Amino acid sequence: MVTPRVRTYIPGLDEILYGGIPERNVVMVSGGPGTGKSIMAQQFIYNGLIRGEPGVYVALEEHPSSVRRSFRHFNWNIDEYERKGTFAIVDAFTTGIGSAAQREKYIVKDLDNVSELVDVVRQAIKDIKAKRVVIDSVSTLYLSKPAVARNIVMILKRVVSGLGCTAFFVSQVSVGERGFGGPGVEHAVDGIIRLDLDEIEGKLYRSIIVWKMRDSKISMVRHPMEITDEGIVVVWDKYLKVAPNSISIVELPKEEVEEMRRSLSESSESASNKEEYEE
Ligand SMILES: Nc1ncnc2c1ncn2[C@@H]1O[C@H](COP(=O)(O)OP(=O)(O)OP(=O)(O)O)[C@@H](O)[C@H]1O
Repeated sequence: MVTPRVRTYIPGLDEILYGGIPERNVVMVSGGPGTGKSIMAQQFIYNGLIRGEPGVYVALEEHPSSVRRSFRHFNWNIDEYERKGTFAIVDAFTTGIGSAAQREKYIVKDLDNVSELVDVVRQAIKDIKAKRVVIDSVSTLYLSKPAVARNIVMILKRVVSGLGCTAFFVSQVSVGERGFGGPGVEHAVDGIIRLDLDEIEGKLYRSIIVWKMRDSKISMVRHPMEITDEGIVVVWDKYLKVAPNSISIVELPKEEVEEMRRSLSESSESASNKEEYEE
């Protein structure tokens, strides 16, 4: 059976996923500071909006106004979609203090109360009829309580995926950390995309690797990645060879490039199957 896919339309990313993200998958976008996680998540949402797929962005790390500014930085004009009601930001940052209380429609008042967060997110998804969801960052919810991390991720996954959405859960890790956000969490999500910055001889190199993606073939190499004025671009037909003191960018074998290209053109885009299996 062909798995219905949600295309990210992030240049190069659908290729290394052999056609896109399987519908309803919850994908952890993990990486250190400044690796491009939020940009990737915003690009995923915006690329859906302009193609008629409504989206919800849950802001836990930044003020909703900063989130809007970050979208605008790339000329991703979310204002019209907010006005039309196909895009919403869930404010899980201000706790309703200050001007946000008047301006924001979806506010989480008690950030230690996961059920309140889940209720607000569920409401936003239903109102907006969202197909894409971003939680930025999910790790904020359990930084000081790792024992409940898996549980929190499972609860959010059940709601988001159960309501028919495909999601990016942003996970912050420290510089040099090998993992993606903790053992329980890494197994709970359907996919893991890891973004990296490596310093080699005084120069920083961006790269991306897909660690896992349920129901999908994945590229098994680390690809170079760029952040441009138009957002993220994955160099899908090349890979990065990183040794302790050197780095080189190598062409992928022709057959692999061809297979990725073919898989993308043959992949079936997600049908607008909004059957709910949450409640
Ligand atoms: N137009 C641009 N061209 C090139 N690079 C850019 C551009 N705009 C932003 N960047 C780079 O993107 C990086 C920030 O990306 P982003 O905010 O997505 O990181 P992040 O992984 O979410 O980081 P953190 O976890 O620290 O919030 C910055 O280091 C910045 O230099």
